[in-house]
Formats: sequence, structure tokens, C-alpha cells
Amino acid sequence: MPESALIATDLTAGHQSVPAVFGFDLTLDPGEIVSVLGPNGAGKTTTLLTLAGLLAPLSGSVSALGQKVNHKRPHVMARRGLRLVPDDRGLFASMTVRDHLRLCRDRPDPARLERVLDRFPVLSPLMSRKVGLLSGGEQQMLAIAGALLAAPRILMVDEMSLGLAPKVVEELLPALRTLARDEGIAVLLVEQHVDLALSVSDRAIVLNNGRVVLEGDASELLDDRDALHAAYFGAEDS
Ligand SMILES: Nc1ncnc2c1ncn2[C@@H]1O[C@H](COP(=O)(O)OP(=O)(O)OP(=O)(O)O)[C@@H](O)[C@H]1O
Repeated sequence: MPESALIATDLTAGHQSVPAVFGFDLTLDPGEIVSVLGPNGAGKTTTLLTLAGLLAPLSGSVSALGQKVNHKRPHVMARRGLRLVPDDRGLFASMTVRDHLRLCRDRPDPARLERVLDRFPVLSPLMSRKVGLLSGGEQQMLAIAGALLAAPRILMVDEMSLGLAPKVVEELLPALRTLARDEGIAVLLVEQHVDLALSVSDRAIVLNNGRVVLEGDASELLDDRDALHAAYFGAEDS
């Protein structure tokens, strides 16, 4: 068995000492895609930021790539291969696309750049354009392309489908599935598009009010509409 890419144990996470996520456990393996789902304010982004080392846990522990995540030095984990695409995309608006992609690479690797751009052909003619002038969808593709260029071992994406045309999402998500499998990247997605996320994931976790209310095999959850509905909106009285 390969070593797990990410392990979170009994995590309590929140902001300014106010907890928003309680008792969260996760084991994420290389090549696996797990989606974190749930209604607005459920605690998905808080969880992701804490797992990525950008927010200190209030209690519990997180280890990634065989090392305890040091929340005071998140760049160390980034260098080891943990990449997060935040929901605001984290781009440099005044740079050109070319310079932005250059910045995303630890080491120049033209072959990898070519492979990544193959997945995002829309970016190729935009290399000289300023990032701030790209459309929302183009910016999202650039953010994901930039994260992939760094050859991540763990990739976390907050709201991947945000601003993307449905057709693009339909192509991008399966491409992510292939990448995860071929390169052994452990992927954690936060997604509002439940069916899309489940269709590409191995497992899913539904948070509501900061607590895990449902988790399991993605294909089984996809078939269990009642359980999903109850996880989002609460069980109806019979
Ligand atoms: N910077 C912050 N300071 C204080 N509270 C915050 C902060 N960010 C989020 N919260 C609170 O933490 C809780 C969880 O928010 P979070 O953003 O993690 O939810 P989410 O599931 O990602 O929501 P959405 O789907 O709407 O983006 C919410 O009650 C939110 O108001």
C-alpha cells in the first residue's frame, strides 16, 4: 500500500479561535479524488485552508506527504508538492499569462508546460495578455494550469467550476481524473456542483454546520438522492 498523501485526525478548524469545523477526519491516498461538499457556510473552505496549512487548526492534527503540516511555514509544504487553488484563484493580475506560468514552475520543464497547455488549449494564444484582462473562466483555467505545472503530489481546488462554462467543466474534470490516476496526484475538491463532483470522485464527504453528516463512495452517493438531500437540508419528518 502506498503511504497516504494526507491524514487529518479529529480536526477542529475555524477563524480567530471561533470553531467552524468539528471532529474532521480524512485519509487521502495518492491517485485518489475526494470531494468535500455541503451547503453555503458548511465549513468547506475552512477545512481546505486548514488542510493546506494556511490556517492553523484549533485542535487535532494534519500531516501531508509524510510530514506534520507546519501552519507557520505553509510554503514548505507547497515546495514539497502540496498545491491549493483558492476560490479567489490567487493570480497576479498585472503579469502576463506567460510570466505567471513561469512563476508557477519550480524548475523549467518545457515538456510539462506543453502537456499542461494541451489540457488548456484556450491559454496558448493568450500568453502575452495580462492576467487581469482574462475572462473569469480563463483565469480559472490559468490557476489550475499553474498548479499542475508545479507537478503537485497533492492538489486542492476550491470551487473548480466557478466561472467556467459547463462544457469546459465537463472536459476539465475527467482530465483531472486522468491526471490523478496517471501521476498519482491526490486531489481534494470543494465543489458546489454535486453531481459533477461525485461523477469524477472516488469518495465524498458532506459537511453541514461544520460537521460531517454523510460520507462514502462517490458512486453510491450519486445514486442515493435521499441521503444527499437529507445531508444538505436535513431529514424530512415522516
Ligand atoms: N475569515 C473569516 N473570519 C471569520 N469567520 C469566517 C471567516 N471565513 C469563514 N468564516 C465563517 O466560517 C464558517 C464556514 O465558512 P466556510 O467559508 O468555510 O464555508 P463554505 O462551506 O466554504 O461556504 P461557501 O460554500 O459559501 O463558500 C461560516 O460560518 C463563515 O461565516
